[in-house]
Amino acid sequence: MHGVRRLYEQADLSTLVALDDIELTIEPGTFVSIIGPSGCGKSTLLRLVSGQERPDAGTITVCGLTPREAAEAKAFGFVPQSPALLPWLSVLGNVTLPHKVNRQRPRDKYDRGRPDLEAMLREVGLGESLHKLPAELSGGMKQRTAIVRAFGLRPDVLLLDEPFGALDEFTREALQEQLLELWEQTRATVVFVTHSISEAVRLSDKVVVMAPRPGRITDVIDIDLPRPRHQEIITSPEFHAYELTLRESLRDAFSHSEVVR
Ligand SMILES: Nc1ncnc2c1ncn2[C@@H]1O[C@H](COP(=O)(O)OP(=O)(O)OP(=O)(O)O)[C@@H](O)[C@H]1O
Repeated sequence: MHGVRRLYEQADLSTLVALDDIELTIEPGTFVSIIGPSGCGKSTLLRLVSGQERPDAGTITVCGLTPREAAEAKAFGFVPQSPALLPWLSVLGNVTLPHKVNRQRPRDKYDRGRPDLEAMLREVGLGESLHKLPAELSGGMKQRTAIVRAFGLRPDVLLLDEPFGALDEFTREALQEQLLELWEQTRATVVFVTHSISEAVRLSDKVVVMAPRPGRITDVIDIDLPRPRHQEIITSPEFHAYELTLRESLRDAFSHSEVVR
């Protein structure tokens, strides 16, 4: 992303600078988290990257394509905060549906062999629940289903907008572990929005810190911890040091935010 700016007109006809002068390069196959106060433009950034919205200035390139071209080429997977599962389909039905739809597209990359979706569901602990309907699942189980559905499509870029925000701490930690295992198998490029400092440190190669009004990047922190990162890592001194660094950076992001209209 180069010099990216996004403006929104507000109800009182003033202009809100949702994103200003965003410079960001994400290396293919890396895991990047975005963290910052509410309203700093995290979701807006995801919408621009995925081509759902266009920037008012600047350029965005995804795997050498414009975001719209990348979306056309089905480069993206998306996991929202609350998983949008079809209520009349089972866990397995929800995960396999996109593949059935994509069978209509002969030149589609998904025709080059389908991943073993049942095995992926078993891997994240849904082996007993393959035929359950979404209404019969806990929040964590729904989110596991949504994550397998997204990874199963083998996206080049997986965008996750605070997917674990509504979950309790222990479920969250279990899902972080499963997300990392799936990611290490597929090595998609991941952009992960979170409000959690420890989650950002545990998961990421790089954490992008943002501040609001105007929405902007205030810091980029490389997390140089060994992988695989199992649960025990969160008690290590190195992990705590990164948490402290990120906390300080976020404190700055909050204190420097200003109202610009
Ligand atoms: N369609 C829109 N029209 C007008 N304003 C918008 C629109 N979408 C977002 N905004 C504003 O742009 C700013 C950035 O919003 P965005 O949702 O990207 O922030 P965020 O960092 O994802 O917030 P949160 O952490 O609360 O989800 C906010 O002030 C929001 O009110």
